Amino acid sequence: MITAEALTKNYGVKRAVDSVSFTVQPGKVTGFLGPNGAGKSTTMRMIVGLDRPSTGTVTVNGRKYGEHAAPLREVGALLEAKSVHKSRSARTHLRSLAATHSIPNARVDEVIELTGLSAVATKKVGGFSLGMGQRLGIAVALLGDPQTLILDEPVNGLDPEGVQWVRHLARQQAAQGKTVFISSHLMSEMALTADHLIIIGRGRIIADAPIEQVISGQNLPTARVKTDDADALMNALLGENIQVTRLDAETISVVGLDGRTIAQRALDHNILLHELTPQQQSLEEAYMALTQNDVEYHSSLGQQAFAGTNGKQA
Ligand SMILES: Nc1ncnc2c1ncn2[C@@H]1O[C@H](COP(=O)(O)OP(=O)(O)OP(=O)(O)O)[C@@H](O)[C@H]1O
Repeated sequence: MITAEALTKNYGVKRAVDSVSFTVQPGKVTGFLGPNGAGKSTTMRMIVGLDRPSTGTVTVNGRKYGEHAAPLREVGALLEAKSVHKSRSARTHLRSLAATHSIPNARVDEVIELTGLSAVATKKVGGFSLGMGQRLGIAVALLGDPQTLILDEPVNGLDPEGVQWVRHLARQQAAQGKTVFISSHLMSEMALTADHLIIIGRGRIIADAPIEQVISGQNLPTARVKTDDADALMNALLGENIQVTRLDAETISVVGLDGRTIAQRALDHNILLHELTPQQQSLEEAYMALTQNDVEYHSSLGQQAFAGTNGKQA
């Protein structure tokens, strides 16, 4: 279990993490979501002692990371920008880490096999692709067969097979009773992987709940609409707390308006609808609604074109 209490990190005048308190429970996959710069990596780095909290505490199974006798066996972490000797092979890198924790070489071979690195185990790490580097990072995280796994953007750079593999790995580890904490920007993938979500925005917790509750908690009416004049319909539907997303040339998704209101607005603007289907809100839509006031880095294109929406354009 990971326990954060009033955890805060300041970088100069910038407060990256602002008094967050949460627990990450064993036996579940907990997704850690938030816009760019929200504080996810900083929080994860504090969990494994790579950053010192300005105030507050974070522990893993009741102890600070550095207080564990064999941290690799307790917590496995994939974090950005791991330092790796580029001239070493993947196997040598893993063996040297294993040696510091009295982990047998047989376990190194096991994680190489598990992470699909067998064919490149003797190749120099410096020549690895982004995806192979991610697999090696995950191999390092798994090396000590830790009770707690922390993965920062693990599917970054992975091919579809790799993405699916990370999902199965996370589910499998949680099923074994382990604590699994994963950050990601891939909502569709998170929806398939996580049991519980912690959402952070501008350093503060916005939501901490089971995934179904995060989705239904927004409880906003959602519909998919087809029309020959999607641009005109999008303009007709714009408004506060309404998200309009272009799905293809003639299809848009609307969150925040019921079917009758959408039909009435279309009628008022003389726009023909040829399909209007109520939808179950997706995690992505719930996430966009939750974080819309906490996004620090907007694209100017999205803002100008569809202020108040999540503005995906054809
Ligand atoms: N070493 C640092 N020095 C100064 N500011 C930092 C440092 N590390 C992070 N920050 C700032 O702290 C804030 C949180 O950054 P962090 O990397 O934790 O966000 P994140 O949620 O992981 O973002 P992303 O999704 O883009 O990876 C950002 O505003 C970032 O610019």
